[in-house]
Amino acid sequence: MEEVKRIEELRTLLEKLSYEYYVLDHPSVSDQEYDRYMQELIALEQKHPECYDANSPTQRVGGAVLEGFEKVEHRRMMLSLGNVFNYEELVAFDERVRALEPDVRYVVELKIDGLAMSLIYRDGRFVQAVTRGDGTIGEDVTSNIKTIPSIPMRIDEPGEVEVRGEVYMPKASFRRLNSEREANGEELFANPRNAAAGSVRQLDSTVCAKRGLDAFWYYFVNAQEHGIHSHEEALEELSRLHLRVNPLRRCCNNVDEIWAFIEEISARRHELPYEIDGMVIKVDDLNAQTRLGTTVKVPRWATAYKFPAEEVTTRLLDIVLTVGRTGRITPNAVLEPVRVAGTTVSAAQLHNEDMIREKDIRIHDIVVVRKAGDIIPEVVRPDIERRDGSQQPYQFPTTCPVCGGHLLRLPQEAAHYCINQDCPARVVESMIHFASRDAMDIDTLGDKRVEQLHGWGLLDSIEDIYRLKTHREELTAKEGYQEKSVLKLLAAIEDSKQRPLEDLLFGLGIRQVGKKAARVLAKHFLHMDALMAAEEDELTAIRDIGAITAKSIVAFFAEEKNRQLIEALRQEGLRMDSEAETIQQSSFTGKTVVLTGTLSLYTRNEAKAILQSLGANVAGSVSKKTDLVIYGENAGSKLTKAQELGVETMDEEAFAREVNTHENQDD
Ligand SMILES: NC(=O)c1ccc[n+]([C@@H]2O[C@H](COP(=O)([O-])OP(=O)(O)OC[C@H]3O[C@@H](n4cnc5c(N)ncnc54)[C@H](O)[C@@H]3O)[C@@H](O)[C@H]2O)c1
Ligand SMILES: [Zn+2]
Repeated sequence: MEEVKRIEELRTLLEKLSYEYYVLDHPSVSDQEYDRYMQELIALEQKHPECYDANSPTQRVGGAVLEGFEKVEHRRMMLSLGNVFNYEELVAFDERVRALEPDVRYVVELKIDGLAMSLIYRDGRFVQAVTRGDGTIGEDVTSNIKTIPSIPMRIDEPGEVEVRGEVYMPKASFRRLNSEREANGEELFANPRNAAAGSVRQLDSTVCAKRGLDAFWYYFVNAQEHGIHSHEEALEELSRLHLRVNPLRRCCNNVDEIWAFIEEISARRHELPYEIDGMVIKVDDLNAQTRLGTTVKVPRWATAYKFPAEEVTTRLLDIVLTVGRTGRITPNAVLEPVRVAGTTVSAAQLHNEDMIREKDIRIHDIVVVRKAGDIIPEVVRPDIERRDGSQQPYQFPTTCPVCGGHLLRLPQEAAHYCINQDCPARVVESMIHFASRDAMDIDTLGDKRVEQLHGWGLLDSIEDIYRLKTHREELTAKEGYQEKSVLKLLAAIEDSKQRPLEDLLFGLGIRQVGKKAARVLAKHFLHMDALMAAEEDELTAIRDIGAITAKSIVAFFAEEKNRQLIEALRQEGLRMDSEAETIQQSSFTGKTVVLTGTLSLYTRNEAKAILQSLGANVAGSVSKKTDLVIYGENAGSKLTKAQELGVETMDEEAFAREVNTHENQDD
């Protein structure tokens, strides 16, 4: 039967989409599209009760428990919410409630688009924060949640208090985060919800702390134990306890009052500093809530009204390509300006060639536009009916719009790249990145300046920045450059020479090496030379450095041009070591060492750490580049190979003696 097959299909599809959304924080379809599939499945399952399955997405609270966090069982399940999508469905919800509770009163709240969180306080002290997870078991994210400044660590209420609410990323934080990620060549978050979820799941809470998260609390779980009888009263109590409660809410006695409030908020939602994806309607009386009860997945005493996606149409005037620092090409739609979700939009990202082809987007099409996560404009689809014959299928250009060089699309990658290392667009972008705040922080060398100086032929590469001082007179003669500002610029450039290795590494714009990886690498290797000598296996052995990053680093330093750049910077007097504790000079400094056999005095990791602190690089395999092999019991082929290659060897005892002499020097 067709419908039974469709049920299976939808279950598989929704499973996949949930995984992308909850686990990867990287949805591939919009929430509305997801909701449509879910509604379709619900309807089909109702028609075919014989297909009931307790594991169907309709029967389970979406979400997953991730590795890396302590698992915590919720004492009371954290449920999802049922949905209504229009006035009629809202009326039906109200009728179901009224059948049991004729005199019902509701509290209507904003549905914040973040992730649900449970907080536990015991005798006035904050003790734990747990995600919803699969509703039964969540993840303990206490240390991350503590970084949200508005959450009180102490409250004025004895006993146990469990509150639930939504942790979210304000629109402003989201914009800032994505523009930073763009500058770092990192993948962007699709919307604030996914960005918030991704932040809360960072294993390193200093990352979460920088993400600018906030929270609203909307549910006092054990309110009745604290002598509270209604939801509104509970919210007032949470406010009194200094928990942040959204003041935008309303008590309503019937559907028309609810609808009026929904319309009011719909009209203003784009002015709010945070994203909402709907409204939540809750029965106020807590006893009535208990009487109404829950299904396996959602409470019967509440529902969510979901806003429809705002879609508008406009004309696609052109598709233009921009070239990033890594040479990555981004196609952008030039649109006839149109108002959507609160702002005027005249451009939208088109991501890549596949996306344009799959949607068959053509220049001159009338296209449907909306904002992804209500922030980032995107082209949804062309309106094929409205084609007038002037539209041709879009051919992705084969040459770079800036340098005319060949564009390359790597197998398995959706993006095109301009592979011309000297492409002016790439050169300019990489200098801008190098000078930017998170990198070398040359504050008077912003993007406009770099472009201007490049235009005058004074900046053609990163090392040219440090040669600007030889053009001082020429600069002073230029319009808009007074003696004073030139001096200031040159002083800032000189200053930047003292930036530590981590900033320099980030500034070099090695693919995959963002701010964090740069810090990890600098801390591990302490010196540029040690990093440059590192092999792939040594890099992947470092926590937080994956295989792709390792490959990219090795490839970067293998390139002659990049080695020359480092050399030139060294000649100019740039600092090449890390801010971290400097390496102790020793007989191991600068040597590539391999450990083999069973060590008895140290564990492998201890020996490795000691060697690194003494300035050695520890590698996994023996080659001509190996300087020393340290061996323990039962050493095998690595030792033999070292002897064959004439590499120096040392047994563990000798190593320990050598280490001791260095330790004694310390005293
Ligand atoms: N795009 C995708 O691929 C994809 C995949 C899976 C899920 N989703 C989206 O995720 C949602 C399903 O997730 P869900 O199970 O969290 O359900 P939901 O978002 O529809 O509703 C439940 C959640 O609303 C939140 N909420 C916000 N404000 C609230 C308030 N004032 N009171 C009570 N709760 C409030 C809570 O976190 C609660 O868990 C759907 O909107 C769906 O579109 C999208
Ligand atoms: Zn180019």
